[in-house]
Amino acid sequence: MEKPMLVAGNWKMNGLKAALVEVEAIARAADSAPSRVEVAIAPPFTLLALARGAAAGTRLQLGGQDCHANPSGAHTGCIAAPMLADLGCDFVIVGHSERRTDNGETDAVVKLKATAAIVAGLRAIICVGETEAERDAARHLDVVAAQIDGSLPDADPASVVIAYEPVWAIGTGRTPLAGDVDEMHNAIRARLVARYGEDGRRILILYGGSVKPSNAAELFAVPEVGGALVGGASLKAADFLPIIAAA
Ligand SMILES: O=C[C@H](O)COP(=O)(O)O
Repeated sequence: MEKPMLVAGNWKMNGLKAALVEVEAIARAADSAPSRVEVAIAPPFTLLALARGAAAGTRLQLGGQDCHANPSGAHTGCIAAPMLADLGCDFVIVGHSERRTDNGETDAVVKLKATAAIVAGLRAIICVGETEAERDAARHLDVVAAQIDGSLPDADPASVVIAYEPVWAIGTGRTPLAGDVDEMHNAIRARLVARYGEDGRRILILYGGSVKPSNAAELFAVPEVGGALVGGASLKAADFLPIIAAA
């Protein structure tokens, strides 16, 4: 595969200081990857500064798993996009289905967060994806189209990345067929081009949901798949490195 790719790990609420050895190993792999392959991880906020140090001088990109829509203020427990930028982060994930479910985040909120991220100089990885019931009802394309339309910022599309994560595939070991991923990524591409014109063709569309060393190559071979957002298999370099290599 000779296309630009982004392989990003989302550590979710996992990782203590002992996990910094994994960051160091992933950073070495990032440096060994071809220049068209970007490698990134989003550790928990508690590890970000330490991870920044562990990855200093390498090509490993670091990011947050969420940010607030405001740049500062009285929001106990929240992290603002300028704080992530100040720490040397490159990106932030917004609109993950776990936040949409656990924290009631709507497309409108996700759009505000993505805008805040880009204004702060970060890339925004915007997550979308249908539930199993929505796919069973053949509503998946409409659901994701509505999420895309509602979540995309009006800001510079060069800083936008989309992650298509079917909710039913997250942490379950189940993945869509390559043909289903192809259908969805083509539909997302059409939506991006409708919104941003030719700039929409350059936006990376990641696949996420039970990506593993054993299925990464098949998923990456889908033409409009521009990388992966990896959860469980990004926690250990032994699992994550073969996924990077498959890109
Ligand atoms: O953000 C990552 C996704 O939710 C995928 O998680 P998973 O690879 O553990 O299924």
